[in-house]
Amino acid sequence: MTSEQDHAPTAPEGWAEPRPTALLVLADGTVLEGFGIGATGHLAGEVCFNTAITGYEEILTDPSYAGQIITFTFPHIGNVGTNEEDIETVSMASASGVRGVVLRTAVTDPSNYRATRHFDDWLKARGIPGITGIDTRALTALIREAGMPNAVIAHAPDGVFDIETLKKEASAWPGLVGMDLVPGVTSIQRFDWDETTWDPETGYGRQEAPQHHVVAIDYGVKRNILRLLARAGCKVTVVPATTSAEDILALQPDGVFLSNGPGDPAATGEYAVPVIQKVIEKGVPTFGICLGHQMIGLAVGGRTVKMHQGHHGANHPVKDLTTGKVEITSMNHGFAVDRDSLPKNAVETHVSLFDGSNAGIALADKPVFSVQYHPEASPGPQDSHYLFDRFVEMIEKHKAA
Ligand SMILES: NC(=O)CC[C@H](N)C(=O)O
Repeated sequence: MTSEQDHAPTAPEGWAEPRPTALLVLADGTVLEGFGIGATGHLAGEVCFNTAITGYEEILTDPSYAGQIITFTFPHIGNVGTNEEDIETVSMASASGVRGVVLRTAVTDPSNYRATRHFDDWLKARGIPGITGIDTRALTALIREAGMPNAVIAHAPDGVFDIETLKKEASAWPGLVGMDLVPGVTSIQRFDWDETTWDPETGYGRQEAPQHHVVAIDYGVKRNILRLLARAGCKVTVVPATTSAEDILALQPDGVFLSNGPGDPAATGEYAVPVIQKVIEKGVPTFGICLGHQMIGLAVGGRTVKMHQGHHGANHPVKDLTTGKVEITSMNHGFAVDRDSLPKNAVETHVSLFDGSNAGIALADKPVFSVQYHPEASPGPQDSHYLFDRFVEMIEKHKAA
């Protein structure tokens, strides 16, 4: 581990005061100055804010964030370092989806028994540039007012920037609408998820031989989803996003799972929807999370829309309309299913209590359901783990019939 000194914002030689070594340049020309951490160079993306106060390592390795620069509203990020376990990416292809990280305070040396690496080194290794010293409250207020801006994040240790070029790049970046980012994060080949180690404390791992075979279509799947499917008693085969319906059905799945993932669902839907329609048509029990939820919405003929500020955090209340219960959920999405576009057989099952947007649907005539939020959490509360059991119950019912 390197010393605090190596990671502190320092003035380049010959300068009396610390000068900016990183910039966040918004598409409207606004330039925010700060101190660089992580990888050097610059990347363009959409800036969103995440309100979670824990779990930065899981957030930054969630492939759904491809194409996005994350500003954390919680000021102290990185102070417990990083480890090899809290990583949500499954395939190497998705190792660095996120485009940048924006923070309030400087990153301190890690203070945690699990830490194996300084956050700054970890960001460098993953190719993620970062900026500290930003007034993230002001930036969040701006996003709340104006929506999620496109931007370029730039880190140059010598403090030399070509600001006009960065401004041009920020305004020229086309934005997430219409972008299919799944090819950059999906696994390149089929594999079986093997979760054999049972941890009685967390309940993760597989205790008994799996009872059901689930094929998970990987649009950028998070590791904890696969772990929870395994815990619920499923053998999981993960398949690339472009796998055909014929190849999926040839695996004789008891259930099909549609994963989370980055980018505009409508763009990914162009090739994913026909596959999903065939799976639904066959009557295979199907469960979707986040992008997977949006895919089901599109597959039944609904529409997805871009949100103003999106939902990114770990304290979002959702009401399960089937039970009347409220659960506190983890969320990460910038698009949403337009409930008014859904056909009659798609019944709304969950709704966000923050803004009333759709948070879940189930089909009345097929064993299919999905949620917009993240029942696997990672990070976040575990209120919604029951949905994995609901999926398995659906599979069992279907098998029995
Ligand atoms: N976490 C996800 O699956 C995100 C889905 C989609 N990319 C969105 O932003 O809405």
